[in-house]
Amino acid sequence: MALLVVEGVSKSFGALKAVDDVSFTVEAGEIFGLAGPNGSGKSTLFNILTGIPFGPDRGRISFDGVEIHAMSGHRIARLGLARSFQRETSFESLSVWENAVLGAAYGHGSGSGDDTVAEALTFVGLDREHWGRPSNELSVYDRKALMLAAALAMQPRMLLLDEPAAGLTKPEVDAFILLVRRIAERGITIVLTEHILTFLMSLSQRLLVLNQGQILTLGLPDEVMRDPRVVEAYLGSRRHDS
Ligand SMILES: Nc1ncnc2c1ncn2[C@@H]1O[C@H](COP(=O)(O)OP(=O)(O)OP(=O)(O)O)[C@@H](O)[C@H]1O
Repeated sequence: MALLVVEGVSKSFGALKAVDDVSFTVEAGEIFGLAGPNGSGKSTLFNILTGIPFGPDRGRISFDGVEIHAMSGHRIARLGLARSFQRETSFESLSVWENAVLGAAYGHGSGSGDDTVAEALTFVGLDREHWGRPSNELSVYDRKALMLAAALAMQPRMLLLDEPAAGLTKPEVDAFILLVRRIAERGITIVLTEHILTFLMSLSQRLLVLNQGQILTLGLPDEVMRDPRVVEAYLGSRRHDS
């Protein structure tokens, strides 16, 4: 059953169509990858899906049968759709524990119980000795793990991960792949975007490729990455960048 249904969503910034008439569905329990060269609209699509900081100009989105395209970000979060950000977003002067509590409160208003927060932190590998430390003392990997814990403490049904592995070393990327798989094994549906293609390919069950705001292709990761149009879109964007 489709947990997320996206129909004809668009978002423009002035004359630029950052996301242009995009439609797809994500099944419950799936790990769904979102690829595309720089500036293809991946982050804008994430923003639209979660209402943070904006929804679509046009189009419809439903999550578990509820229309969410005109909802505020916190109402969407409370329905069970959580997101992470490209930067390791945390409140730096707050402790690890306080950051996770805030995440939980965003998802549930009154806040989750301490047990939920403790379980989420332990699950991502931040054990008790980390809990009192300011988050800005953590390593890059641990700050990313904290962002995941804060999202998990919301007890989401779907988690959107925006370039979660950026800035990690190769062994850390491998550890993060295992962590994301363990999250999926909890029954949480995952949508992720990432420039590190090995990360995206090893996790995604289906892969959607955006180019200039539009869907270029959607299918099994191996097939998608062999598609000459996908190769051209990536190479073309590199030529454009250089
Ligand atoms: N707030 C904004 N105001 C104006 N233009 C924006 C804004 N956000 C994104 N854009 C533009 O929209 C287009 C899509 O950007 P977006 O960040 O969604 O792409 P992306 O695929 O996530 O890129 P990257 O992989 O580099 O993160 C780009 O041309 C970008 O410059």
